[in-house]
Amino acid sequence: MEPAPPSLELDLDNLKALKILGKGAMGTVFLIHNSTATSTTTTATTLALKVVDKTSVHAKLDAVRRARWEIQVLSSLSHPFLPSILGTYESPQFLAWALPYCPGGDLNVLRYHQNDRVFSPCVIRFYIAEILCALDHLHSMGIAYRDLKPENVLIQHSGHVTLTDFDLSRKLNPKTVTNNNSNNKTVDPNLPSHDRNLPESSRKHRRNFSRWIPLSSETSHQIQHKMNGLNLKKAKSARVSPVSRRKTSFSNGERSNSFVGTEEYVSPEVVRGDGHEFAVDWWALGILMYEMMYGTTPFKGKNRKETFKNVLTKSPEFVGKRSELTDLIEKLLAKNPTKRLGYSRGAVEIKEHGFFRGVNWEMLLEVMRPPFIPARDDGNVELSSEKYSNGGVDIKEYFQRLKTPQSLHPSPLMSPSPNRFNKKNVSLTEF
Ligand SMILES: Nc1ncnc2c1ncn2[C@@H]1O[C@H](COP(=O)(O)OP(=O)(O)OP(=O)(O)O)[C@@H](O)[C@H]1O
Repeated sequence: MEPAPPSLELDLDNLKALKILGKGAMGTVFLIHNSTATSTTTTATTLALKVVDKTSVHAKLDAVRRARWEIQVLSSLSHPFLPSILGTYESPQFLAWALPYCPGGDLNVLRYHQNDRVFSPCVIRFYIAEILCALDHLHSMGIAYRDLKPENVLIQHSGHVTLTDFDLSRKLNPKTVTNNNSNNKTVDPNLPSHDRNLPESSRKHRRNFSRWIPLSSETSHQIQHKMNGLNLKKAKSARVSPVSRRKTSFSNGERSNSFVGTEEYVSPEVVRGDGHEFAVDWWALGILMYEMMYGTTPFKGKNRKETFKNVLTKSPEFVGKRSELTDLIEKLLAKNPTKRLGYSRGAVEIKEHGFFRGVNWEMLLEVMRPPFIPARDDGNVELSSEKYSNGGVDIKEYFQRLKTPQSLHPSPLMSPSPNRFNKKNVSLTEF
């Protein structure tokens, strides 16, 4: 990956946060007002600034490594449905990077604004077509996203989507890139000799994903115990509980074992520890479509163990008339990744499905009109409000406060979710 140099000069001493956009396990995302002055003009832009405090307890676990990886991935992206990094900042205490601000919130928030909290098939087609293109682009770069869920799909000013949160993404070894033709498979000469004679699937298993959760032999208590010891990503919403396990041993500078994802979105092969490829993203796409259609994910159980059991054994239930939409979801939720739509030929195979009939893939941006457009003046309203007339709050002070006991109290920066959408575009229900 060739990182493109970010152009924006960031200096945390001179930046004021208008509010917190979100908090994750790794860092805090602030809304920033940035002005750049030339001799004749001053241009003001709103940015999302993700800041990781390298000295915090969380950061010490794994966050700095993840943050650097995220910056590396972001720096290599250039696609209308993926974010471009605008600038980075590093000091002994902080690592920060700026992205274009997405005023429309995420797909989960948007779904909660809908009547019945579900999207119509047309709206699903619009968003999934864009997400599919974004995933296609990532896969073409050899990157598996591995964290697709509504909370990570943000709505840009224009109403088009952008994916966020790349810290769980992973560069796949090209030979693990989907390739059905076993004759074409190459054997890595760097592999230990005992692995060279194994079938490809077993080698991947041994190298990357040793079995982690044998559901049949473990109690949920044992599983929970293991989870507690892992570097869990903190929940962003009630449902968001990504699981991340990376072995502490390294081989060739790479971590050699991983179990990642959000439990309701985790694919059977990841639960089994069988090794996984890009098809995990197609599985997650199927879960996302199901949730957009029914307002719930298909395999959610009473607890993590039951969810994983459902992922492995249960067929998704489709209420109502079957359609191209349900057919596509079913094909994406094939338990066997090699039978899953998208496994053999990637995104092309999915684009060819009847659900997308009539979609002009080359002209997606021009032809398809976004169903919901965030209110145009969202950022300006925030900027001009009295609360921020003193220029916002100091980010460094914010992190300092986090380290003191009163940080348990809600931050003054944490404002309730705004009504992000024009009334004419969205039917507003309380959420
Ligand atoms: N460009 C953006 N525009 C608007 N809001 C954003 C933007 N980027 C992130 N956010 C908000 O900040 C939240 C946290 O961002 P992000 O998921 O990147 O952080 P994280 O620390 O990696 O979280 P996680 O624990 O899931 O890894 C997002 O859910 C979203 O609400």
